[in-house]
Amino acid sequence: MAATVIDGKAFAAKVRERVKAHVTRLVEEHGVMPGLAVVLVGENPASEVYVRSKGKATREAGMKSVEHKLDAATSEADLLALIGELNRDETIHGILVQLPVPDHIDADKVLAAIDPAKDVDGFHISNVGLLGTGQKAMVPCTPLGCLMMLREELGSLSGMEAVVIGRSNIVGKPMAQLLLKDSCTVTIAHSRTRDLPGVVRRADIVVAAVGRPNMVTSEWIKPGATVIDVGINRIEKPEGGTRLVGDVDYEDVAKVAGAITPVPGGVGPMTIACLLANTVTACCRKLGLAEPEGLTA
Ligand SMILES: NC(=O)C1=CN([C@@H]2O[C@H](COP(=O)(O)OP(=O)(O)OC[C@H]3O[C@@H](n4cnc5c(N)ncnc54)[C@H](OP(=O)(O)O)[C@@H]3O)[C@@H](O)[C@H]2O)C=CC1
Ligand SMILES: Nc1nc(=O)c2c([nH]1)NC[C@@H]1CN(c3ccc(C(=O)N[C@@H](CCC(=O)O)C(=O)O)cc3)C=[N+]21
Repeated sequence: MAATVIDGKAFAAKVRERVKAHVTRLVEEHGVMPGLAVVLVGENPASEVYVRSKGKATREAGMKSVEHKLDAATSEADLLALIGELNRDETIHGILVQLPVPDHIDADKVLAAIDPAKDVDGFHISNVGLLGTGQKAMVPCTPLGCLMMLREELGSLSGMEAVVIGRSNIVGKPMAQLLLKDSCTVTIAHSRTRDLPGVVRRADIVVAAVGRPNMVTSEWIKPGATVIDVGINRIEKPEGGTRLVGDVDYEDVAKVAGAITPVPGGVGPMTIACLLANTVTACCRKLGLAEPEGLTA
């Protein structure tokens, strides 16, 4: 039996419709338009593509979008000053500093400077701590998007064996926290994991967030497992040019998995939809309104 394809692009469109409906309500009933500021330091062609698509999606949802493109040589002090301004700006509800930042800037210091209430990436240590202790937090967009797709596909995740490959602060660790919160039995694997294929074979849910093209193959997958591919890798095509592939060998794994997300068209579009969702959530929390339905974990 071939795997069900989890259509992240279509699901993201639904989430964005929900976002738009909440935005309309905020504007009409409260006179407030949610605003998102994205800060990009230096020239990185891939990042510029993401920043552009984030801005477009933000405007399409009826929200205010502000983009700050800073020179690669911008000092840490100038970046911190800009973040201070955005923290104080009443029209801005969400702030995202595109990572990575150039080497002369301390990313931890920058993330710590963002008002936790406006931290729509969920990277501020206070949001990390709130999530880790099961309290109301801003949840990182990529893991949140993965969780939404898993719940949609599987219903309750309670009792399931989940293996997350990758332990980064932006994907692997928060993903594991969310799965734990949904009562999965969670394993986090990484570059030092012994017998990675054997560990992954236990999983009902596999989330691959490594950055290695086509690493996960069908022999690693328990038949029927749900596979979420976070990886975004650009590789050379034999005939020239490049294409995007995930961390999962899609054609191969689709033969044994129960369900699988494609790359592109899987986790990526959900990440952007969740960024918009988090901006609306931040706006609702600031106004003291109820949590926006269908947008939070
Ligand atoms: N779709 C989306 O919206 C997003 C996609 N991404 C993509 O997801 C991928 C992961 O991103 P990110 O978490 O930032 O990456 P990092 O490089 O920060 O982390 C990668 C993780 O993979 C682990 N790893 C590396 N090699 C192996 C290996 N051979 N076996 C097992 N584990 C390994 C590393 O282990 P160790 O800690 O031991 O070094 C590390 O924990 C990338 O392709 C990135 O482009 C990222 C963010 C959003
Ligand atoms: N502070 C911060 N927050 C982030 O969330 C963040 C970041 N920095 N730095 C870089 C990574 C990467 N990331 C992606 C978002 C969308 C797609 C996406 O929409 N991808 C499309 C394909 C896009 C294409 O064709 O290039 C897809 O998978 O279908 C991919 C990757 C967010 N990141």
